Amino acid sequence: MNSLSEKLKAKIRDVENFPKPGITFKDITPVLSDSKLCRDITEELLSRYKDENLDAIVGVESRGFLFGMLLAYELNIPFVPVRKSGKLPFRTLKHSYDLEYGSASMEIHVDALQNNWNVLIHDDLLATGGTAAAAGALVEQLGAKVQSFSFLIDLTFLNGKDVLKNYTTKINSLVQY
Ligand SMILES: O=P(O)(O)OC[C@H]1O[C@H](OP(=O)(O)OP(=O)(O)O)[C@H](O)[C@@H]1O
Ligand SMILES: Nc1ncnc2[nH]cnc12
Repeated sequence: MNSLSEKLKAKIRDVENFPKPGITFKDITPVLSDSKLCRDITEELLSRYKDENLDAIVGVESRGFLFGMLLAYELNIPFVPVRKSGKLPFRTLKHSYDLEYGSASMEIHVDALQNNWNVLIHDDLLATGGTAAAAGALVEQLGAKVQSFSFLIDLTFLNGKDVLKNYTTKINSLVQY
């Protein structure tokens, strides 16, 4: 039987030159179409984090919402979205950052986290780390603590983990390239 990492790698599709020339996009939509694999991923995340006394899962728009929400549901704790600027309707904090292919700003609702909460930040993919670091900055600005980062995919050649070490050393991914 293949390991979860091997099963995931078998489903993740490389799309060349998307969204810009020179970028090899890791497309997880074939993973999402495999319901058994989605269950296996959720169970793996649950076994990793069930004893970590997390208070909330922060999921990063948009692909971080998918397994972030499933994990929050399984742990029976709040799910908090970090979204691209202009999407969240209530009062927000904002943080700007650079992407592998552009730049962006992320926001969080000002009342989304309580002081001193231990938070896990989840996204589908770690590239340069700018997006996850922006989420980390927003979590800390609300007085909460980034206990862990969790990704499905780490593009290790972009060294995103180095950027995140300012927040926590607990940085996990299910597959690495
Ligand atoms: O580590 P970084 O270099 O910051 O890049 C990683 C981010 O880029 C992708 O999101 P994207 O901005 O493409 O948005 P989407 O999930 O809404 O498609 C990915 O889902 C991460 O959020
Ligand atoms: N190569 C990539 N594939 C998918 N999402 C990404 N986000 C940043 N870089 C990416």
